[in-house]
Amino acid sequence: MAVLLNGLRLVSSGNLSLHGIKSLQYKSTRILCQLPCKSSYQGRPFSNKNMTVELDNNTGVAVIQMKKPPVNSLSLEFLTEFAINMEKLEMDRECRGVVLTSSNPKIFSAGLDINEMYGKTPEHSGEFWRAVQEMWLKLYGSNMVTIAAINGSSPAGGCLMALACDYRIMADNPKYAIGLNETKLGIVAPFWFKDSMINVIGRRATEHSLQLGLMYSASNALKIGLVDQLVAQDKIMTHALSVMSEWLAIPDHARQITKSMMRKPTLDRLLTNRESDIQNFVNFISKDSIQKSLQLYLEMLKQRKS
Ligand SMILES: CCCCCCCCCC/C=C\CC(=O)SCCNC(=O)CCNC(=O)[C@H](O)C(C)(C)COP(=O)(O)OP(=O)(O)OC[C@H]1O[C@@H](n2cnc3c(N)ncnc32)[C@H](O)[C@@H]1OP(=O)(O)O
Repeated sequence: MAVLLNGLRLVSSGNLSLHGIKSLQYKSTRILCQLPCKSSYQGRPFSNKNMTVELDNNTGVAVIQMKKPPVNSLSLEFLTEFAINMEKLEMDRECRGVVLTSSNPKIFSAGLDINEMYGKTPEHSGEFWRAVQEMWLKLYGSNMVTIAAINGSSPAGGCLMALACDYRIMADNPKYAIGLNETKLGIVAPFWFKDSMINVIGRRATEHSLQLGLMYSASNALKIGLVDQLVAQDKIMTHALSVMSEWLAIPDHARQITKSMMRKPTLDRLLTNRESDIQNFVNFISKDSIQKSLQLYLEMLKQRKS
């Protein structure tokens, strides 16, 4: 529910924090800031080991720029930091939208850090998988508008992050690829990866894509609807911010309730099966045959370089 008070718009975000944390929070946003603001930019950067987060008080838009060398692989540490930052932004009354991007001009994210899945104890694997779940729950279940500015390649877990956003803009470069390529590594995308993709590109295209572990060039990703728009690399952030302002022109409460209506069943499915999903992951990843596949894949990645 939104009410006007002294030039401030108080927007109830209700209980749309969709993953178990029932938050009734009020976000105050100067109405003028739905339009381009003339006042000076007041960025507030915080937390910066694996990413920088900068919130523009004038627009209510935060930019999360992933910056974990060399390829933004999603390690346990990265995922934990990401979830904390999302939580902080979610609770910040001034933040209404997030643009997710990368400081690496060629790679959005290389997906899950394979080293976290290879040669680890079951306890570590379980902790890691819970962090992967948490990243997705925070992003897919966010009340904020989320836009992925995909300024480089984005396989597997990187593609999942983009799929969890509300809108995807990819740099128009034939060298960049995006997709859920898990089967190529001999592993299986879990049901909530699959659901995320179905919700974006539909069932038939997802089945084709997942079985073959397809990676799509930027133009093919646009054709199948895996991304919404292609934009020149140097325009991607400006464009993402301009799309964001269109989304933020919609009253928060109406957009958030609509988002919840669309996403809640998918979120609930993981929330209901969270522990068994972790157990499945640990059992699967501990198999000798899967460890062998991951070992070969890691070696292949290293050899590719030399
Ligand atoms: C019954 C059902 C039960 C359910 C069971 C669940 C099973 C698990 C499901 C797991 C789900 C998701 C999995 C993933 O996300 S796995 C990760 C998939 N990612 C990839 O395949 C990407 C691999 N990387 C690349 O293709 C390329 O590296 C790149 C990203 C395109 C970048 O290319 P580049 O030429 O710029 O850089 P490159 O020289 O290749 O790499 C630089 C160094 O980075 C290392 N590296 C790359 N990717 C990863 C990664 N994902 N994890 C860890 N390390 C990575 C690479 O080895 C190089 O290292 P070094 O410099 O040689 O030491």
